[in-house]
Amino acid sequence: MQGSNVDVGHQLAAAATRFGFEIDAAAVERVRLLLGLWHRFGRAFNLSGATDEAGLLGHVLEGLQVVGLAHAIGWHAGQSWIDVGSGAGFPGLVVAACLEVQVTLVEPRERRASFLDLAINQIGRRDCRVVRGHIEGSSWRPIKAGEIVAASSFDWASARAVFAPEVWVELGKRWVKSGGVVVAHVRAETDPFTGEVGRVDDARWSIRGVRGG
Ligand SMILES: C[S@@+](CC[C@H](N)C(=O)[O-])C[C@H]1O[C@@H](n2cnc3c(N)ncnc32)[C@H](O)[C@@H]1O
Repeated sequence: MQGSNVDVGHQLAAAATRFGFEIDAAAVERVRLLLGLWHRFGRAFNLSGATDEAGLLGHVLEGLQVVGLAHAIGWHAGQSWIDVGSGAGFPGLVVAACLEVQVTLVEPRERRASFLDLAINQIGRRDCRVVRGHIEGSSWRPIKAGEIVAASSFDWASARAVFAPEVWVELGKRWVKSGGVVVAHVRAETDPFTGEVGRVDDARWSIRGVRGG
């Protein structure tokens, strides 16, 4: 992983260009750090099937599509973003690496949540946070008492591979403020959602932005 860092930098830059934005050097450095962490700790933290370089890079590039969508629709520093069911950090950690938005990563499984804490610290994004619990409809069910996640309070909401996309789009609307954007990962041939305001396509995945009430 370390030996291919230069090449990874080029791949990230090329993908970002394809998805309509320019990735800055700090973001590239953060993603490189994350790749090292996923590679090193993937198995120990039971993160996901992909711990090989190509598999991880595929997840990262899908995360960059999400970042591209945020650029296309319009984001600004300090906005709030919830990533539900972050798992190993897709797309939440990639968003935290690339955008100066305050990301809340929601993950009920302790080992995965511990990894997310470690990763957020390592990339120097202490303004982001990891919460342990479940999102159910517009309810938040914490595992540790005292952690609060409020519905209708986020500018952006993402969830990859947690709910069926059409379920997530409706559920996500409950978590964004009026005018906030729900991000959905679907196949390219999927019809537009009602309220869709942007999309970023790649060969496999189409990332859609749907405006909440
Ligand atoms: C298939 S994994 C996907 C992880 C990551 N988003 C990705 O794409 O690699 C689903 C994750 O969502 C979490 N999860 C499942 N149901 C959830 C819920 N109701 N609220 C929050 N997280 C949930 C699981 O613990 C798991 O880590």
